[in-house]
Amino acid sequence: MVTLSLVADLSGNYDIRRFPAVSKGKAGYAEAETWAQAVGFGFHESTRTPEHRERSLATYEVDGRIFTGAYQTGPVAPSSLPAEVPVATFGTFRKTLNIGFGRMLEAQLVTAVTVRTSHRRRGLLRRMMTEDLQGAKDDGIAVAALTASEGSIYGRFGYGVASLERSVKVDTTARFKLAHQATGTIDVADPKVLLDVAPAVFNRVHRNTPGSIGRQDWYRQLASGSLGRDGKEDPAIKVALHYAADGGVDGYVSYKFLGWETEPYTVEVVDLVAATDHAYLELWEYLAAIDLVERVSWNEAPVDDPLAWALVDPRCIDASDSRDMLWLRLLDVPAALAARHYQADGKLVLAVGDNLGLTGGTFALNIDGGQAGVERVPDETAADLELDVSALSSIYLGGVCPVTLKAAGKIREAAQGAALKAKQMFAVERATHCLTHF
Ligand SMILES: CC(=O)SCCNC(=O)CCNC(=O)[C@H](O)C(C)(C)COP(=O)(O)OP(=O)(O)OC[C@H]1O[C@@H](n2cnc3c(N)ncnc32)[C@H](O)[C@@H]1OP(=O)(O)O
Repeated sequence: MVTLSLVADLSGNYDIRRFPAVSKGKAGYAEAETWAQAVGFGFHESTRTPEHRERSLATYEVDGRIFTGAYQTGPVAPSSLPAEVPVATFGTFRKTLNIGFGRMLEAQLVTAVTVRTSHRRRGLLRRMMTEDLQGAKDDGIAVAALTASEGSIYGRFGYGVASLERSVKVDTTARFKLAHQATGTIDVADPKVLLDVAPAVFNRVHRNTPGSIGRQDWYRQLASGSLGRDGKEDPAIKVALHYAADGGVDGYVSYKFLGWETEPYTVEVVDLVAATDHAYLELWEYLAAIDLVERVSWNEAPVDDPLAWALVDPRCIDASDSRDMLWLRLLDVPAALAARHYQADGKLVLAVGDNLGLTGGTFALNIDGGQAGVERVPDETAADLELDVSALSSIYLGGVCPVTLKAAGKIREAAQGAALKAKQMFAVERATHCLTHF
């Protein structure tokens, strides 16, 4: 790590600029392209080719992304990158978040956060984040979300882990047997059909799955092999579709064989999206049936996975790596609480801390017939639970247990049993899982 004395000290002043992502041929393309290059640098990517930049920016435009960049206003170090290259980047776009029982809330999605090494630890991330969260709140957005490169950065801004995922390696030799009676059928398709089919199937999953975030345009391109992570077509992609009994497609898997050098011979799942429980298990049966392959790996598998329970031998799944996935940040506690449906009636008074001053306070949550009434009450009111907004954000989607957060010291239980009551109230109809990385 470099110390501050070794980095250019010409850059104490920055101009923060925001502009929309645009595709080639539109005004502002050069600025957007330079911004995207800076993001690549921040994540240690090789310099993207002009074609890769063009294709990425076309998908970002579809998403309606807003790019924020920090630009040096003072003198730039001689022969260093010019002032039009941002020293810091911060991207946002808006998609719906499934908050349980099919209810949707628009979310501010934060992505592409980078600060050039020579300008780090001068408060640029803090400045961009606090300004952006305030702006989103002013627009009436009640939650922000991100997926994090490191676990230690975002808690200080009020984000809490709200969903988990894990990497699995599944033994698909003769040992793989499911206690499941197939109801649909599967067939192989030209990967390009996913350009149309994938969004329709995903939207069904999105409506059914607490914690799901609407997908950016790139996903259908990735799943169909049209635009791989390296910016090129991916000819290795294969696709199978699942058909329900009525003949409609209700699931798909996009995958690739990792080559004869990888032993045991392995297929890697690129995207597995199933709108029904049957489709999910039957797509796994298909993957396990691929000849000459002994292992299927998937890096975005749910932690609470029906596959493990459907397998005659659950030890076919080797899953050592469970990790945080979606980080959530409530921006407007009363609006977010009122938007949810609740499984158990009751009353909880929550004293919520927020060191960014966006939405702290004491709130009385009254659930009657599953519907919430939320009222801000004086701070002196006796609270049942005292917690930071990051902890409330963690339990909001029902994917993290308040009793566990109490045990960890993240929630203080002033009224005995209140954490268990919160667990029952915030419960959702099925396991929280987010299939969208952004
Ligand atoms: C949503 C996403 O895009 S995730 C991707 C995040 N980006 C990366 O990991 C790329 C590589 N890293 C970077 O570009 C930078 O180091 C960043 C963006 C993580 C931090 O940017 P900086 O401008 O240096 O952060 P800034 O100076 O504003 O620091 C803000 C606070 O975060 C802390 N912080 C910054 N980076 C880290 C880190 N990697 N780990 C722990 N704490 C950190 C600082 O100590 C500071 O704490 P404080 O204000 O509570 O005292």
